[in-house]
Amino acid sequence: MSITRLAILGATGRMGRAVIQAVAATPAVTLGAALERAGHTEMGRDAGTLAGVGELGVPIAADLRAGLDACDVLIDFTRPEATLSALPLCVAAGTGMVIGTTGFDAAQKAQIEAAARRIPICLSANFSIGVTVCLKLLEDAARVLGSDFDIEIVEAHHRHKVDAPSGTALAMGEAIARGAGLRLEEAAVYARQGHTGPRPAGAIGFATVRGGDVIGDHTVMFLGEGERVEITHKASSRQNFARGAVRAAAWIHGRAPGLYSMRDVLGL
Ligand SMILES: NC(=O)C1=CN([C@@H]2O[C@H](COP(=O)(O)OP(=O)(O)OC[C@H]3O[C@@H](n4cnc5c(N)ncnc54)[C@H](OP(=O)(O)O)[C@@H]3O)[C@@H](O)[C@H]2O)C=CC1
Ligand SMILES: O=C(O)C1=N[C@H](C(=O)O)C[C@H](O)C1
Repeated sequence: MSITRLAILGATGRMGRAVIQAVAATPAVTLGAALERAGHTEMGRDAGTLAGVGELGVPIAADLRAGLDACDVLIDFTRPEATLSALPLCVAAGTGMVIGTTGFDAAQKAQIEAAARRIPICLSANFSIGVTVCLKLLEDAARVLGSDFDIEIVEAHHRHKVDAPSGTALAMGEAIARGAGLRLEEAAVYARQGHTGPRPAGAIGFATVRGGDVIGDHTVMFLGEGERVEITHKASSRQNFARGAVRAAAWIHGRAPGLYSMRDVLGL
């Protein structure tokens, strides 16, 4: 069994720490580097100690180029600007990426797609197995129910989350649009206020809740005449996302350049 050496960008964040814990619990991978931006308050501290899994001998560092030399795959859970500045360095080093960051706009996604022509990149707004299965279920449900049922997506997250709707809600919207034969750009309704008029046919509505320590809840409602189907996923631990990201990293190690998703990793 070959060992995959991982670097984590955003190592001290909520997901960075969860990924370090998942790495420590996974025999097939090892931590090569733990990265943060220069001047970070935790610079130099041991990444394992910081994540509560005991000393790993990997200090929090700022030199991404040196970090890439010490790893096979970079796992990124940061913000879009940080992901985009890591892209050219990963391309230059020929290092694959697992991107969990959300909140990219269309131009930023195009930059990721361009980099994926040179290196393997696994991009997923949600690395949990449960959500990945839900995406498949939603696409299938929308194919059958899409024209007769109104579709609404409701998501809730903790008070620290900075992007809305969540990347997962948008991925669910994309899966539903694909299944229903719609274009999300045309069907999405992101806000309602005042005299909205009746609901347009074929709309996909989004609603966002922010507060407390909610890790990530998503419900899709298919609302018909006299019946309603709801598909819900609730995360109760960030380990689901972290284990999935580590699994994706081991999966893309040595793979051909391309843009992959967690659905590819799970063969869905
Ligand atoms: N795909 C998935 O399964 C999941 C995706 N996410 C996504 O992952 C991302 C991170 O979430 P979370 O861990 O909760 O966020 P945190 O805010 O806890 O962590 C973000 C980390 O990224 C660093 N960072 C932020 N901006 C920059 C920058 N410009 N350059 C370098 N480093 C930067 C932060 O450092 P600093 O402290 O200096 O700001 C911090 O260490 C979000 O986009 C979130 O939506 C979250 C959970 C699951
Ligand atoms: O910011 C978070 O916390 C999460 N973000 C991801 C998203 O935007 O979908 C995934 C998960 O729901 C947690």
